[in-house]
Amino acid sequence: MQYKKIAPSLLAADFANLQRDIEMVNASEADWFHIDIMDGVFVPNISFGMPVLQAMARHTQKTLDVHLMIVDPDRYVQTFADLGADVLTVHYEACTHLHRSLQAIKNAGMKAGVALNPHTPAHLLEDVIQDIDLVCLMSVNPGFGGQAFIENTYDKIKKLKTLINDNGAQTLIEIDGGVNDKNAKALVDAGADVLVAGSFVFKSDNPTDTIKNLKKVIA
Ligand SMILES: O=C(CO)[C@@H](O)[C@H](O)COP(=O)(O)O
Repeated sequence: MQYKKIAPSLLAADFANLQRDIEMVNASEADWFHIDIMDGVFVPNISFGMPVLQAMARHTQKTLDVHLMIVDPDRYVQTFADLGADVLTVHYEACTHLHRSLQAIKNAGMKAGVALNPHTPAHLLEDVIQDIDLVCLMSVNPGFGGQAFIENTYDKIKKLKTLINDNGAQTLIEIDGGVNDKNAKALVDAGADVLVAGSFVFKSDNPTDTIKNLKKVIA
């Protein structure tokens, strides 16, 4: 069985205490760092950009899982490779030539991810699933942390898992949005491999323990 991962989302960190929060994640049982880059166009919010990623990448050895919520992401593939991204995820809805984008990400030495908005069906990835290392299923509408989990995500995970298995692919399934200790186990039971958790981790009284508990719940 594949090892299940927790990826705290930097979006929910305290930006006035960013180093503290990064070091908390470094010392925790978290597996990956999830980094949301928003451009105010693809989503109605602007998060942070290259200088912040450059600074934080120097302070962690965790896998950097970078989620681009931006239009025309091809423009920045090499930039994010140079900044140290390990996984680079682009949105299906933001790509004109998805196969070309995936090739560019891999040629730049990163794992290639594709994110699907809640309204985008998983079957649209059928012809490229072999080329995708990770599919990020948005379980909220992208752009903001702290939103309620969309319940039909379980059904979507199962459909995506079937698509992956039917094509003999090794693609990981990541769930992003509204993840907490109540839905984490059901998500991995449905087939999820990586759970992104923002508010539930960083807004808790003890984020280190919250990560530890999430890991225990999905073990
Ligand atoms: O991509 C996004 C939001 O667009 C996420 O990564 C959020 O950061 C998850 O936050 P929570 O729903 O866990 O607060």
